[in-house]
Amino acid sequence: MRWLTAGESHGPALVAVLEGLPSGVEVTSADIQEALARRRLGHGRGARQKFEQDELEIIGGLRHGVTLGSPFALRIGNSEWPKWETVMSPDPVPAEAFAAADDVNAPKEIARNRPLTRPRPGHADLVGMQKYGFTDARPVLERASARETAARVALGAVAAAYLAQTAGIRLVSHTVAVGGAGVSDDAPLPGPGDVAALDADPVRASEAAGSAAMVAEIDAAHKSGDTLGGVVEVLAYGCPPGLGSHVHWDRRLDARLAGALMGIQAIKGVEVGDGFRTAARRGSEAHDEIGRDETGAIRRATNRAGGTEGGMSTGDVLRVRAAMKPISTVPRALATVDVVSGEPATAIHQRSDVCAVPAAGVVAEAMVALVLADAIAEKFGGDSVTETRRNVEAYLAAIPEEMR
Ligand SMILES: Cc1cc2nc3c(=O)[nH]c(=O)nc-3n(C[C@H](O)[C@H](O)[C@H](O)COP(=O)(O)O)c2cc1C
Ligand SMILES: C=C(O[C@@H]1CC(C(=O)O)=C[C@@H](OP(=O)(O)O)[C@H]1O)C(=O)O
Repeated sequence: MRWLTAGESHGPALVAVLEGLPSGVEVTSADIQEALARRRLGHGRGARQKFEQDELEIIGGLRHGVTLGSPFALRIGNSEWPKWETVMSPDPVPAEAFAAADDVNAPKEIARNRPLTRPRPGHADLVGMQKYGFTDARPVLERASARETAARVALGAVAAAYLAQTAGIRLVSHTVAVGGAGVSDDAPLPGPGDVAALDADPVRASEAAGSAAMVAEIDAAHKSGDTLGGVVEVLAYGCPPGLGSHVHWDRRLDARLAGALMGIQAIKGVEVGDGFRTAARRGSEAHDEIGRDETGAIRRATNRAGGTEGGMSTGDVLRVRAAMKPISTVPRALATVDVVSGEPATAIHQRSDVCAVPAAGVVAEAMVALVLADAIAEKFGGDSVTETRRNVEAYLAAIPEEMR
């Protein structure tokens, strides 16, 4: 499977294409809209989430709620586009539109046409200007913005439907920590039945006390003009053993998951299973011993590895975490330099999220869905859901019963 996204944050729309889906996946616009709505959740998000709408249109690959086997293509229109038609116009615009923006008293709609010459620390602005040859950060920040994650979440919803219908895989994402607050280490893992409750929680946490502490942390950061990052976890239930492979580095499932999670804006660390915590343990406390359960089946007694060994899914719950840095646009503006005047300056701040960790969990879930969908398609093939499902069942049936 292959997927691509395009579109700028304040452009007319985002577009996304997913190629390699079989026919027969049942999915509707409503399923994708629901996923897009989940990405807007979370205490601490900024004003833009309230006034901007994700206008979904499915362009190809789906007929009467069932995929056709052709590339799945969609468009997410930006309801705010009329305000940005000049500054983001694909075609040249008259020079007067920009000259009027030089007036320090220009109204907001005209002022937004000004070049952005003060790169914001923690964003792609400065290095993007150096690399692509701009003295205006606009062409860089428009694509670097995490607005693009809407396109990935939309494709992730299609991938999740494919996973559920071919292999019975179910995904869950939740927030583990925001700043210094979080759920307790021994909190039980949320399951597929907990998704509605997680989405109803202000930070998408599984534990009331941890949730309240994270909300308080966000409120305190907001009050002091600051921002926060945190940690999210994605769980996949029902993975068959053997997705990915030990035979080559780029076929390892853990490597593919890590790359996909690190590809989310602001993600700076990834853990598979107990990850960094395992590094501090002795081997006798780090690995998952193998024995027989009460039915005689061969099982691991624990799941510290997080559902992969040797770069392959083990059949246990897949568990990955991603660490997000604090939002880069800090209201208590950070120092920068105006690249045109050469003078010290403070970075522009109009508005921004205080914390987008709960939303990042939904994005991480979409990326895990896409990686697993690719791994299922690679292992089981199939041009229709029926064929893929038959291949999954035949593979599982061929594993000796006690090892299944
Ligand atoms: C869901 C989500 C929402 C985000 N919202 C904002 C935001 O409102 N303001 C901001 O400055 N950064 C926001 N970011 C983070 C920036 O896009 C990111 O820090 C920036 O691209 C630089 O990070 P990088 O060095 O990892 O690319 C958000 C990230 C995600 C995943
Ligand atoms: C629009 C979205 O997120 C945006 C991601 C983002 C950034 O810098 O990454 C900055 C903010 O946009 P702006 O700078 O225009 O206020 C967020 O609102 C979205 O997630 O839909």
